Amino acid sequence: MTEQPTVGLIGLGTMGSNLALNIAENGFDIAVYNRTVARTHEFVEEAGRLKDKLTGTDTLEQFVAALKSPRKIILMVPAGSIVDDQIAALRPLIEPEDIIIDAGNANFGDSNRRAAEALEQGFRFLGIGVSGGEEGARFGPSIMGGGPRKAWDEVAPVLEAISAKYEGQACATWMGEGGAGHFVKMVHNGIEYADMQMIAEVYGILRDGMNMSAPDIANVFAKWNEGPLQSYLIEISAEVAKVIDDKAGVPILDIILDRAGQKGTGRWTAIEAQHLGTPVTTIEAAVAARNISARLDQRKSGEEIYSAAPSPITGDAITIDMLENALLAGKIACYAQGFDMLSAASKTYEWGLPMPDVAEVWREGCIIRSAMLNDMAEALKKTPDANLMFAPFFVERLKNSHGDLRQVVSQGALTGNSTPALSAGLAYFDMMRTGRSTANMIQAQRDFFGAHTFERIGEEGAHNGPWNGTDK
Ligand SMILES: NC(=O)C1=CN([C@@H]2O[C@H](COP(=O)(O)OP(=O)(O)OC[C@H]3O[C@@H](n4cnc5c(N)ncnc54)[C@H](OP(=O)(O)O)[C@@H]3O)[C@@H](O)[C@H]2O)C=CC1
Ligand SMILES: O=C(CO)[C@H](O)[C@H](O)COP(=O)(O)O
Repeated sequence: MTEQPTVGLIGLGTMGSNLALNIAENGFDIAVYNRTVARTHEFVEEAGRLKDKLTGTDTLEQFVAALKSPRKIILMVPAGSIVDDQIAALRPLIEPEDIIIDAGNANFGDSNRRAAEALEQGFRFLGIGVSGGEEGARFGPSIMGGGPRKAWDEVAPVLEAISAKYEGQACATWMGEGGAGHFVKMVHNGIEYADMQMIAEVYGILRDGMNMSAPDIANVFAKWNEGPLQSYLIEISAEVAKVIDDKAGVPILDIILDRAGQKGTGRWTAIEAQHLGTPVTTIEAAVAARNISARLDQRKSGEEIYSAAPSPITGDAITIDMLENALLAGKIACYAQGFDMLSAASKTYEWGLPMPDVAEVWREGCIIRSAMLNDMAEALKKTPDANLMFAPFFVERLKNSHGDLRQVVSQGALTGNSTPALSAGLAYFDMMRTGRSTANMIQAQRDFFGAHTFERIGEEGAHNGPWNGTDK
């Protein structure tokens, strides 16, 4: 029997429709509303056995009236001004105890602002990051919550029920006040960009450097997915590499245009990392690689002038096992950067982010889920704010793999098979184990042209050099 629901969802697109079905599947009655009314009717009609749990509504007024207070209203619409417009339209209709939950990929700054506005205007607001794509939304996403703890606790029974489970533990966690949940989701996506880029780089070496066909590459990825690289992204890379296009009769990868799209969360991560002063060089390289991929005409002109960059890698300069190890080392560097950024943001924004919980919430449901995340959670439980590259488990892994990363990056450079994210990971690893860096030269230059001062080794205070004949 249908009860008057307290949960409602606006935006029956890819994510919203699947999330609504997931909520209904878990026993919650739910009211739904969509801008295009025909979509609402179609959605409810097609819900089959879950139809009785759904209340389709044609107007926002009907939608709000269909819900019992305290209402839990989930927005699953594109990020940005659309979310503000939707909140503005709901505001006159809702009551102070009601909770508006933005579950899209919002910028965390917007979520901070909306949380503050909600307080001023007398309603409650949560910003939650949801990851897992279409399938995750339907069968169990990873959920990263942000906003008032009490509001989260009221919504948690629904979110925990619909979330992915890792060994029975719900992948739905409150990360902190304001935009904390969306910040964690943003870094998740930044890592997603770097993880995908590093896999694409290895794919490039297999394809162009080692002349392997897509189905053979699929077999390599499938095998790796049984080892320490086990992850959703490696799994789907194997899946896509083995598919043959019906129309062309060749591997579908070979007819997909090499121009990557992006909605912006990777770029936000890179920009925010710069604000925080945290190095996320693998993520920056991945964002730049997508931007370069978009310059198709320029790349073609470059190829005409200089000839194509990728050339075969001779002999056994690189083996499949080396590539596996290189990806492992690059991945550790990438995650070390991502968690370092979260740690810095936690301090700057005074969120108190639960670092091990972040790793735990990513173990299932989300796009970057992987076997390694459980090991990261264990390492972060011991030293939540330490660089993951220095945790004993990963020290062992890196000691056994960084040599292969170096070999792959150097052979890639020598043969024109570019590896920007893997190279960035290697440089980060090397710089983070260099006690005496070259920044002394930067300091001398800064002091020379701008009297910016420098520190002397073993001495307190700021000093100037005797540049231009004067000891300033
Ligand atoms: N797709 C994915 O894998 C993931 C997406 N997300 C995020 O989830 C959110 C939704 O994405 P997704 O489901 O893929 O998007 P879709 O494009 O599939 O759906 C968008 C939904 O928003 C509605 N909508 C669009 N514009 C407006 C508007 N101006 N006013 C009111 N409603 C509007 C659409 O209604 P209508 O039918 O009328 O067009 C539709 O219901 C985004 O923030 C996205 O970044 C998060 C994780 C994964
Ligand atoms: O949030 C997601 C998964 O966690 C989405 O898949 C993400 O929007 C994809 O980003 P982009 O379009 O920029 O590649």
